[in-house]
Amino acid sequence: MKNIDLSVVKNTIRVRPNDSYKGTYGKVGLIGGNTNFGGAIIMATEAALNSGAGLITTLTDPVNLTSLHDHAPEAMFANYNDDSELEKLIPTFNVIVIGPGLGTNKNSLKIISKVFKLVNNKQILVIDSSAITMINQYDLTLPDNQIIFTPHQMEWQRLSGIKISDQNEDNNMKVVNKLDSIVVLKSHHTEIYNKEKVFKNPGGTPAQATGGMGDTLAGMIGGFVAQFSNEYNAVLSAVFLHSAIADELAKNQYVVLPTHIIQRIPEFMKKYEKKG
Ligand SMILES: NC(=O)C1=CN([C@@H]2O[C@H](COP(=O)(O)OP(=O)(O)OC[C@H]3O[C@@H](n4cnc5c(N)ncnc54)[C@H](OP(=O)(O)O)[C@@H]3O)[C@@H](O)[C@H]2O)[C@@H](O)CC1
Ligand SMILES: Nc1ncnc2c1ncn2[C@@H]1O[C@H](COP(=O)(O)OP(=O)(O)O)[C@@H](O)[C@H]1O
Ligand SMILES: [Mg+2]
Repeated sequence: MKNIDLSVVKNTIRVRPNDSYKGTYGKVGLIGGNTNFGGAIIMATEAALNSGAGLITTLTDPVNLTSLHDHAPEAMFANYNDDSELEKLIPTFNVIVIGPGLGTNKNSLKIISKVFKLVNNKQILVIDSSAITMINQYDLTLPDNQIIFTPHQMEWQRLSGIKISDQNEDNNMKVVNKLDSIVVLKSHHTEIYNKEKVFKNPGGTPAQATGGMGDTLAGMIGGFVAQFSNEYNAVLSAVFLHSAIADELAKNQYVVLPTHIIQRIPEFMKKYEKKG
């Protein structure tokens, strides 16, 4: 398995054309954050914003509104319990990130089922955390979209049926082929699969082992695929930068929090943008 090549990252993050505006950089909807896990969708939102997505709407429980706007006034808000809001907004997004902090109860099921009904096949779906768990738990039918799954090892066990101890390249690839999707299998050295290939992330540090780290990655992936045209390379670049920032911070910090990473995304994107 090859490591992510830095040249892919440098060729993916392009210099922004002068003649552009917010619409050029994608409309992203992020769905999650129940009454217990508001932080997850707020971190995902901030990560997508700092990755450069042009317009962001966060669909979450209303209890999170004040905190969301305190952290990310750039993001718009919608109540994910309001069906008419979902019907109006879901078709307007280029990219939908669903799962961070969504939970797995009956209300979470109602929301994910509604979203899966409303999406159209031009939209890219990033499916993370609780949303992955619910696909297995409630035997949900996946919509016919370009899907990027971002499971940790237990979520991958739930989705793929492969026990953590049996998760190797051959076994994983068989399921990726059936899913016909991109799978970001998160671990110390995260692996990124599609039907044709798999790359390993060379970076990453145990200083990153804090709740919310994956929620942040899901938001970054949403922001990157909204802007950069080759989805697989955009995912590789987001995964690479997420841990490159952590590795840099870990030189001087015992722990690296998701919010620390989020603040450094624009600076690192500038460092790796395509020159010339
Ligand atoms: N601030 C917030 O709002 C936050 C909100 N969050 C939200 O919480 C929701 C639930 O997500 P979740 O990941 O915490 O729970 P779940 O899916 O049950 O997985 C945990 C189980 O799997 C096992 N396990 C085995 N291997 C593992 C591995 N490599 N990585 C991880 N786990 C591994 C593990 O074993 P254990 O550690 O107990 O031995 C345990 O039994 C989701 O919506 C998420 O977005 C969180 O992001 C935190 C911050
Ligand atoms: N020891 C480690 N080395 C490198 N990366 C790690 C380590 N522990 C956790 N991470 C990273 O942190 C993230 C954890 O994701 P996840 O379990 O979904 O977190 P959460 O759901 O709490 O946001 C992944 O990106 C993973 O690669
Ligand atoms: Mg997670």
